[in-house]
Amino acid sequence: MNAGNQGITIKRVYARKRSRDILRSQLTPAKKRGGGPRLQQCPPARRLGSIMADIKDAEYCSDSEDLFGGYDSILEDSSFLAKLDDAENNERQHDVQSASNDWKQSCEDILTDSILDSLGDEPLDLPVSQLQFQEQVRENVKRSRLQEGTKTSTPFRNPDGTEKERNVPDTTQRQSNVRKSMADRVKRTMLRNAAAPLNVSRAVVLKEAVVSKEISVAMQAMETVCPDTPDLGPFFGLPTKVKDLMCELRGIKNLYDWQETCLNLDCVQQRTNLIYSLPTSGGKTLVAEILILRELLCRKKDCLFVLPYISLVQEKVRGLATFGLELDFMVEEYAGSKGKFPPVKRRNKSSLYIATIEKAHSLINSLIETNRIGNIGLVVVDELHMLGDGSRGAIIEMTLAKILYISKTTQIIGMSATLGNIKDLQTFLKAENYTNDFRPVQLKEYVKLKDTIYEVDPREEECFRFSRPLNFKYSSAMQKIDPDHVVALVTEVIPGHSCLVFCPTKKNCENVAGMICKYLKEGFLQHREAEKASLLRDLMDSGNGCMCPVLRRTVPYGLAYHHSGLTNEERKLIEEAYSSGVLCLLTCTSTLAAGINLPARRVILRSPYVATDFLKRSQYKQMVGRAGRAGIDTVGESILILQDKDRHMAKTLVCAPMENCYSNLMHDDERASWDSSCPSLD
Ligand SMILES: Nc1ncnc2c1ncn2[C@@H]1O[C@H](COP(=O)(O)OP(=O)(O)OP(=O)(O)O)[C@@H](O)[C@H]1O
Repeated sequence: MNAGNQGITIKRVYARKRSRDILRSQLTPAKKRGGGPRLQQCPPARRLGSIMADIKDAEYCSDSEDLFGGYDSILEDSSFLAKLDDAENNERQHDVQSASNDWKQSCEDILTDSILDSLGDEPLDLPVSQLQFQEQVRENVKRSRLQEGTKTSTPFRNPDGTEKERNVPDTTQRQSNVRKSMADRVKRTMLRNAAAPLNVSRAVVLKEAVVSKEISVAMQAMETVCPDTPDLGPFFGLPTKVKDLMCELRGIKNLYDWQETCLNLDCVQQRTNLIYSLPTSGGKTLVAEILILRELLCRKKDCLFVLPYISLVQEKVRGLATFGLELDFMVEEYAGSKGKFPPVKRRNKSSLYIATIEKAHSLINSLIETNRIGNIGLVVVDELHMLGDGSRGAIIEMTLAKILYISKTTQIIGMSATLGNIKDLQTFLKAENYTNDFRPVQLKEYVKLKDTIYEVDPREEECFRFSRPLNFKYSSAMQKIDPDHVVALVTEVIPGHSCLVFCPTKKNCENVAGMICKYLKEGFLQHREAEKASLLRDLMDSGNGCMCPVLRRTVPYGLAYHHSGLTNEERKLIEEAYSSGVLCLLTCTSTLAAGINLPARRVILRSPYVATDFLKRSQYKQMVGRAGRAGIDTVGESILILQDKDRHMAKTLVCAPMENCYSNLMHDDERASWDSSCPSLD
């Protein structure tokens, strides 16, 4: 790393998000627009949390930064890490100096926390998903009471369990009483808590008793664990309810053989560190989730799950929220503006923090500062190969190094589909390794050169084996507009199957989507017409009556683009529509390559570039890995569109071994690895 003195700069991200009218651009949240605050303007004593919030802004990134390479140029700045340290030191000094001035505020803070603490797991601190669920439960209770004629009062439970009546304001009145005082909050919380038990049936109580019994058996088993008894309980040391939930919510009835083997490894049983590596879609996440649940439920420890992007964190929070509700642990989101430092102390529940790389670092810092790092029993890092990824990699490395150094009881698990030098990483993390080639759905890789499709075959001298000529009839005008035959390639699969087209830039995503629908037949308009109309209405609503003209044109044909210029709401609507088959094609940037579970029978790489940089092997693997997802597709194929000039480099891209990842912290030499010559953290 260069130890330059230059100020921290933010490489501005894709200044023109996309053409929208003025009203719309005013409505777009500031963080989604180009002109965010510059980090160099921060006062020196600014809190670390707010610095990390700025880093979060940089998570909305330009194409070249979407997934790979210099994702965040704040972090590319070589003096950034030193500045973080300075900021932390300054913050400590600032805290001391301002302690007396801030006593009043502090008292209020302490009061707030103490009130919340005394309430146990205060519902207002619950993640949104759980709040929504509770809101729904309360609504049901209220509705059933209204039906029973109790329209002006709400029954409460006395300590002896009998009900008493208490007048509460009606809904409209309550809405008009804006939530202002702490007293109101406490009252509301008590109202909710009082109402909640009414909804619990005897069957649910019994079920919960069975779960807690199973957990306590599993906990006992954990304590007496020995390598000869690898299976600790009904479901890898977890209650059968977890198995039922996996089946109910995910459709997973049995684990793959490799998953069982991995969960039964000695190092897993003995909670030492582990790196495991399998191809994309191999089912890695499920293993991590089982280990997380074991830590939360059986060891009653908190867990941290680190994922590279906000969208992935949100997807994971959604996916695990029901597990949290059913199994009684907290799922806490640390991404974008979400997340509290240090996290709220939970009296009776363990917490699963799901965090982006930057938020995970701040979280660990705050836990170290408050002497609570020992509460973290397990840290899981998805996409571990990102350790070698410039300054974001440096942040993962710092986070893990701190945990390794300070909390010997915290287990670290890293997973990746694209790790080259696993041995070096093992040295760094003092970890065991498990590797397997399993992929539940076969993936066939092709390249397209001129009008011929070749299959990728590393055994061939040229790496490519002739497969078939591409079938298309283009007019000369169309040939000019679509010289790479993207329309011909996508119409081989859509609308019956789904297709992802990775494009080098955001602008290109929008152009390609527009270009494809220009040449689609009218018949495409009729496919799931009503649902597409409803999607258009939802998109319009999400933009307060305004809508991106490109989406307006492409959605009726079942097409949309997907890049970081979309608002959260738009992204969610488009992802859902694509998952359910209402949309059959997404043109996207590399953001979509990192693990989001969207179906694609065919993945097309519009070119072997991200912006102007030639793809790395790991990038290529992540992109093509979106094709043929387990449980969604039965086969998958990828087609890389090549120009003659790129043919030679493409051979390395598709056939070479995976790149190594190197430390970004240890030496000035950029290619420093974690070999045995590295200083030990012991
Ligand atoms: N044992 C299983 N049986 C059936 N489906 C499974 C099983 N394990 C995982 N899956 C499903 O396979 C799909 C891919 O799994 P998962 O996301 O865990 O893979 P991954 O290896 O983490 O992929 P990536 O590296 O692309 O993120 C998911 O839909 C998941 O629900």
